[in-house]
Amino acid sequence: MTVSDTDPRDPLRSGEGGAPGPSNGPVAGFRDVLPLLRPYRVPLGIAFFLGTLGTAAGAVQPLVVSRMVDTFQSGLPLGEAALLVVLLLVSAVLTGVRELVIERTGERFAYDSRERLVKHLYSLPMARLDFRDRADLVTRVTTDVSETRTFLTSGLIDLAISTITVLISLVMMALIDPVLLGLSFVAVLVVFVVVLALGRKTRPVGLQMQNALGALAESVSRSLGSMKTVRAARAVGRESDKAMAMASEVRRAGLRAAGLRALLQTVSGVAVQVLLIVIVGFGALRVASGELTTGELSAFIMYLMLMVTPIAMVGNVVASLGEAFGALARILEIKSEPTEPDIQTANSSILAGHADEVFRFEDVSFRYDRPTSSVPDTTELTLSSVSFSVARGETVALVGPSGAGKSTLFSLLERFYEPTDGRILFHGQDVMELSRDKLRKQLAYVDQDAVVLSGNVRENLMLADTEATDTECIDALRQVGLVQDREEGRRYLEKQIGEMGMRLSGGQRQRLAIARALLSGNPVLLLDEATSNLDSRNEALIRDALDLSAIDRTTLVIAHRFSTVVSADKIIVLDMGRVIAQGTHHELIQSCELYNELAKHQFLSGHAEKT
Ligand SMILES: Nc1ncnc2c1ncn2[C@@H]1O[C@H](COP(=O)(O)OP(=O)(O)OP(=O)(O)O)[C@@H](O)[C@H]1O
Repeated sequence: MTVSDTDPRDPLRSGEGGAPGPSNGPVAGFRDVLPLLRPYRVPLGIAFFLGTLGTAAGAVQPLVVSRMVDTFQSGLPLGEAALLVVLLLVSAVLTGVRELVIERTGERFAYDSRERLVKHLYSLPMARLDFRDRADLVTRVTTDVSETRTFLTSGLIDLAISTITVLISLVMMALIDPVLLGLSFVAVLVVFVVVLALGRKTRPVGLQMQNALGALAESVSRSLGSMKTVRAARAVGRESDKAMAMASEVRRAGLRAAGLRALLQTVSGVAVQVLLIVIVGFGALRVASGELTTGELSAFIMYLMLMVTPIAMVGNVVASLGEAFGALARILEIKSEPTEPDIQTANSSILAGHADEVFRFEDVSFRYDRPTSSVPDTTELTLSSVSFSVARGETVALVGPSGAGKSTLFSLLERFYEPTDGRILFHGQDVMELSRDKLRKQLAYVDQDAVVLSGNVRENLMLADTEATDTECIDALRQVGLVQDREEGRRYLEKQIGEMGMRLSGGQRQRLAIARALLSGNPVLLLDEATSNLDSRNEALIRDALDLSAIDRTTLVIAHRFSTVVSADKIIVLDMGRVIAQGTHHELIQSCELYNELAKHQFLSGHAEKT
């Protein structure tokens, strides 16, 4: 089981699996917030406590000022002035420490959220990732977490402290003049109700905004990822228009959010001003009639002012609620997707019992299901009742027309997907009962696209074996003909290869991917058209390297080169997801019409004619 699957401490864990909601799905709310904040309750509690102390220190200040005003006639109020300075200093220090605690907690929250989200994303089943856009997922890990962090830490504490400040001010004002307070209370209540009502409207707009941002990232990354194709197809204008359409969507949602925010801030600002004017006017009347002293009115007004900032703050926090809850909903949506279940049981070790048979496919059928669908999928099977076996040390070639299901077979071997029916045995054990990690430790896989990662050559090689020394890396590079000697090898290891290996030729990328597989030393090699871009000299070199590298090595190769196919111990012919024949080249030439056709047209025809 993966960490995020089971970890009860995971605050972003929501629900137990189930289908993911659509990205415009339910908006998150306060009910989702408490479990998220539970792990940070101590520092947040401290921040709240410090904030309350700071508020209390601030709340005493109007009383001191009131005494100063009323005792001015009888002499200089030096004692009160000194007390005021001390109170100012105390509130300043408390505010500073509180901010530090909040910000540090915020960073911890963001880090923890990202860690859990990244782990969760990395363990989602391939079938689910196939339906997700990568750039949108990246936005969830970056921008959405930042939005959530700001609101859930500083925003909420500010909200709580603002409420306390308002309450303390109200109490102090009640002590000074309950009549004036009654008036203030009604006015403040009206402001709160209006602000909260407007705030609710911002939530769906916030979700729209975050989704539009995700779609924009998706569109830009799509074009940047295939810029050569886009330019060659003279589609730069169209692609940038598409990106700009997404940017307009962001702008539309942003404008709607801005409108609501402006309305909120205006309403709260105007309400506060009206409140002040009414209270000052009414208070002046009460001083004139002798029911209040000037000092008391000063204190009352100061308490009112003390309330103004928090009320405005509440307006701001409520205005940012929409975006924060929108971002949170997008994070929770991913977290609600079940991760790839894995097995860590005692019997998950690879048994060496069936020494001679490495793989056996028993009536394996497979369909690429739509992951969110709850109704049975009616799409065609990609593989149907596939059965074959591979013995230790054998080289088995998979051949067949494009789309026959050859790469899909490799994906099942790697357990990227699970068979819909039938079993795949590895050394006699059902792969479903093996830990993916242990199974993959036995396999060295070279993808059809010879995937290499941005970074340098060394990083790419060490992806397979983190302990590999430079000498081992250089040996692997020499085996595939990428370098001739150690000196060149040392320089080559530092070479930056660009995103997706853009700074390498197609053949160099393939050789690097094969070098990585060789370096891993894993006993079963899965090569998916891994030498298609190589010239015949380099292809022969790689064939020798593969032959030499391990006598016991079992190789499954999806091949279209005649030389690779003809020398295989066994050839499996696939057509439309079915195994239609298997045998050696000479057997198949006699017995399989499709194989004959492939040999004529698909394999290198020059060689084919020599047979
Ligand atoms: N991730 C996927 N999701 C849905 N369908 C897929 C996915 N990958 C492949 N397919 C479909 O499965 C079928 C078999 O694809 P596969 O890549 O296994 O064929 P192949 O024999 O390796 O073809 P080629 O020689 O062209 O690489 C194709 O119809 C393809 O469209």
